[in-house]
Amino acid sequence: MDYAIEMLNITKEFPGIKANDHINLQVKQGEIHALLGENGAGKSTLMSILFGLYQPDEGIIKINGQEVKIHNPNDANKYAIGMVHQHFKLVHNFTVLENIILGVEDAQFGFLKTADARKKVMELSQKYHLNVDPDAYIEDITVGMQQRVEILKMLFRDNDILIFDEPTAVLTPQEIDELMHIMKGLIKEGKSIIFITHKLNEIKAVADRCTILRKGKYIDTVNVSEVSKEELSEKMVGRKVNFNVEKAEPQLGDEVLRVENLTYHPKTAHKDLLKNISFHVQRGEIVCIAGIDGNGQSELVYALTGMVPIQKGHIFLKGEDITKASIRKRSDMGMAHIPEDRHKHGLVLDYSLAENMILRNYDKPEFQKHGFIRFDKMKAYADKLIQKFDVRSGEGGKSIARGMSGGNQQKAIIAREIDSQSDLLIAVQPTRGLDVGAIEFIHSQLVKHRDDGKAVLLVSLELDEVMNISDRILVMYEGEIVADLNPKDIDVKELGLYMAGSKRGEGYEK
Ligand SMILES: Nc1ncnc2c1ncn2[C@@H]1O[C@H](COP(=O)(O)OP(=O)(O)OP(=O)(O)O)[C@@H](O)[C@H]1O
Repeated sequence: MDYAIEMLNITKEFPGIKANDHINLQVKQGEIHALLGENGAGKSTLMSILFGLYQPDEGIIKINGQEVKIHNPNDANKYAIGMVHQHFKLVHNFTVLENIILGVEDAQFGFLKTADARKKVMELSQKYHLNVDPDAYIEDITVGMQQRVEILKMLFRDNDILIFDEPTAVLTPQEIDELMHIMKGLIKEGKSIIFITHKLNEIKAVADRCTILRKGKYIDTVNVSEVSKEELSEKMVGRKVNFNVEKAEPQLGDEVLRVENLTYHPKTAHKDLLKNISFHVQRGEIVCIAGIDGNGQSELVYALTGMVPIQKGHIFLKGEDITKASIRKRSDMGMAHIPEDRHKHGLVLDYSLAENMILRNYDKPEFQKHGFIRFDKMKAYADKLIQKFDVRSGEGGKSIARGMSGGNQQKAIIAREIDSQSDLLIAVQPTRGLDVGAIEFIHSQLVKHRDDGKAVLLVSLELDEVMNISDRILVMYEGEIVADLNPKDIDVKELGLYMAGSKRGEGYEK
């Protein structure tokens, strides 16, 4: 039979690593084909080759049985291949419509024909139930909506082969359900989808077949309905993965973080984004902030870590008032932070991995003498963390952060922050974009941090993670904490009710 896409024997080498080593991928027309593999297994590289961003060293690509050469994304577009990238490619101060027609306006519509483009966009939006507002600015719409704009961009260009590179990593559970629905609608119309995800539930929910890669090599292609999640993860990681987090009862110690009546109202907002928030975290516990995205979790973390000034209230770290302290002071006093946006706040992308590993403490005598970095110490420290946290990249500490796979960038930040042995670790979505093996490891590290007598404040949108790993759950709704719960007393359904604002807990700190 003819496949919509065939990538045969694809090989691509980067300095120090064979990212793709004779890989085969065959996608049938009208199927959702999942691409599964550990962080750094070579999935994004393979897709970048299909999309014309990289040229393979070896191997061929066939479309509907015909061999083709794809030199750049314009070529890919010519062959009706579109891609939604892991990190979206949108112009933030342009409208939705402007973003969709960017790059095709001259060829097809020209300046005066925007009305035609608008009509086509609205028709597509309706047909696939995308519900976008063409005149909204990208900076004003949610991440989920931005992704729909990316999907519309592909549909607008009449693409038939749609690549989704980890599309759910940045979405809320509800948005994920909606995306799955949209994807099923797309294949009904005859499109073919390549779907990269680390979430096995999603593969089971929508994919027809799945190709598995490990360390740059092709492992297998399976019919999804014939394999279990456990079998999939074993093929991917090469060993059995334990999905349950094992942890003993918490041994509570002194209070590390105390927040009193915190209120935050940025100049640009019409209302308080944080309203009178009070809570505390003690040594020996993992406290999780749960909530639907956009209910003030990000703002709370910005306030705690010193990234925004607050109007009212106090923050105490180990008893000392740090409300007005600088970020550096907070860090030096024992606050670690795994940020939500790894590119913006977690890494300097053009620095090497080793330089990124010492961002917290390059100014300390351990790594600096008379104002000069002690490169030997930096290298030794980075090597230690790379090994301990299994951070994979072509050239070890010398690799530039920008060239590393998304999951390995995340592991690098986690390594740096956990290894700082800070009294308070604020971890925002720490396992976003990680494979199941890495998630298992990171969860065990967070529990170890707690068992070492540190305090952990975890912010997560993943309900399984919240239920599995936390000792206490604070639910945020519209900028307030509406409940303080013990995960043993509730189930996911009840937690969902608190998160949706239809229930309030008694006895939480006011
Ligand atoms: N431009 C580049 N320069 C150097 N090395 C690169 C480049 N792009 C990818 N690599 C390396 O190739 C390997 C495969 O990376 P790739 O991004 O394809 O993995 P992935 O399977 O998509 O991982 P993840 O799940 O973490 O996104 C990694 O070790 C990465 O460091």
